[in-house]
Amino acid sequence: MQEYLNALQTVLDEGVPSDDRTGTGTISHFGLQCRYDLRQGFPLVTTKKLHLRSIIHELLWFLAGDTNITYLKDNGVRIWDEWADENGDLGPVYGHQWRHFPQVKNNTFVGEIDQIQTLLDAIKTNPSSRRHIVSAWNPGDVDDMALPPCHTLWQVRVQGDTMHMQLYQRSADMFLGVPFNIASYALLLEMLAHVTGYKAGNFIHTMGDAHIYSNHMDQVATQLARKPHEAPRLIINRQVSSLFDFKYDDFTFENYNPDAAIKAPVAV
Ligand SMILES: Nc1nc(=O)c2c([nH]1)NC[C@@H]1CN(c3ccc(C(=O)N[C@@H](CCC(=O)O)C(=O)O)cc3)CN21
Ligand SMILES: O=c1ccn([C@H]2C[C@H](O)[C@@H](COP(=O)(O)O)O2)c(=O)[nH]1
Repeated sequence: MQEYLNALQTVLDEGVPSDDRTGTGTISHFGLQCRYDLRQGFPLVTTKKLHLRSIIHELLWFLAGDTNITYLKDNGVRIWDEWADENGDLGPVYGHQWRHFPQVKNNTFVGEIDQIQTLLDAIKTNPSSRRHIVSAWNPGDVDDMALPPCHTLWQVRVQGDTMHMQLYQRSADMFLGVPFNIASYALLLEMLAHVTGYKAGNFIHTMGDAHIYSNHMDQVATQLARKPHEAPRLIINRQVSSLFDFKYDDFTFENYNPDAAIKAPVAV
């Protein structure tokens, strides 16, 4: 995961001090891209221990179209707690837009678009398409979301027997959020490739505002002083035919030997 550590270093070296919504303050570098080749191993940060449980359950929760944190809480995942209302709702965030994107024609609501099913169908019928896109950014709904989507839009590209993916992330918390985001999208690419019969290739992570919060500086220094370990391998334990049938226990990360976790406060 040298690629991720290099990106952290770039933000440190080239970032400029910036105000931000949370009042914490950041150094921010606008426009950054990393490329992870999943054929070389699974891109889990090894210079601190990641809470894989949160990453896997959050992705299954997005794919289920869920936007209430009850499922996450029931599974010991707390990363969305600060943003939920008293009923556990986050508004029409990722899960809603991925599975139930409102379709409007002639200014009238005509139904919902299941962007994930549409993507799966299109990969089958028209693999070489350059239009395999899923968008979580819905301008009409942004005001009703607890947090407007950070991982905003992603594209899948099939080339030969290999499937690649690129994510555009508008805002990237380099220390806390980004290791989760890389793992989550790499896992999504592996799952998509598995159910459609392709090999998983590159995950390209394009970031808009890539920032380090002012209260993460010591943690970043600790992390950059560590040497990355060998990349783990993802094992999918059974043949799954529908993307929506994956369960938490279907995934094993072999050879994941990270350094100790590094605690950091999340900016709300
Ligand atoms: N400032 C900020 N950064 C984020 O990364 C972020 C948000 N806000 N808001 C929405 C989601 C929630 N995400 C989060 C929230 C918390 C952690 C976090 O505290 N991670 C710790 C422990 C995680 C755990 O126990 O599951 C870590 O060490 O990685 C990570 C991602 C990503 N997002
Ligand atoms: O998946 C995620 C979700 C959130 N973030 C970070 C990026 C920012 O630090 C905050 C969001 O604040 P905005 O003011 O809405 O940009 O959350 C992330 O890195 N990854």
